[in-house]
Amino acid sequence: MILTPEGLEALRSQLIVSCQAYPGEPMRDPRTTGQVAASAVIGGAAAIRVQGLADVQFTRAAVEVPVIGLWKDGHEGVFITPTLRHALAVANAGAHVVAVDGTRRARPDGLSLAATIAGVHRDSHALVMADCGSFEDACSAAEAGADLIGTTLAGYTGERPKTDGPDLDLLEQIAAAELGRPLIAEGRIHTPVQARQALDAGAFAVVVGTAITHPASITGWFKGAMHA
Ligand SMILES: CC(=O)N[C@H](C=O)[C@@H](O)[C@H](O)[C@H](O)COP(=O)(O)O
Repeated sequence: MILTPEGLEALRSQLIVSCQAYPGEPMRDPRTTGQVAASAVIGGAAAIRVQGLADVQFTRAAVEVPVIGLWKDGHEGVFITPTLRHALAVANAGAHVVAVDGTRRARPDGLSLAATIAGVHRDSHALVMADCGSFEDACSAAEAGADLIGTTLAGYTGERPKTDGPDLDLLEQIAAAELGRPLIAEGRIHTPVQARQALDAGAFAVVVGTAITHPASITGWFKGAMHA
């Protein structure tokens, strides 16, 4: 299945579940990622977002829904699918959509975001999601040819405060600009009510990660509330 920009319409108002385990964690195993992804699809996830080439491959085999893939390299600066090489590797692993750093920061390979997106479109069938950290990022990512605009990096690049929940103000601002690309709300959506609020703020679809697929964090939330 090749996902086209028109095909994205199937994701309108839907829930996308991000399944990620971090280096050194017990669940850091592509088979586990695939199983968690398949469980999320049973619950109604319309697409899955996963990190790492093996996780993309295992998840493609485990679910029928579109897979958004990324490759995190490092954890500072531009680290979400930072170069065209990373992006094409994610596409070749089978991702329908490649999520890349969509900020205005310099990229390690010296390519612009526009050149990176053009390279993915030229050499693969994948669409590109730009993970943005601000309104300005979103505008320039749309200009650069991104197929989807995400608020993934809001609160992580210094341009926006790290809100407790989703950055609803940013979502409203980007939605009002009518950039003509699906706007994906992502980042710190921890409750069903917040997911609904993200849609109401103008999001086309909503990504939830930690609150569904990261038991260590969720356990910590309960424990913290009990001992506050
Ligand atoms: C900033 C960054 O590195 N975000 C990553 C992007 O893929 C993931 O660590 C997040 O879990 C994902 O964005 C979903 O967000 P949340 O887990 O808050 O629902």
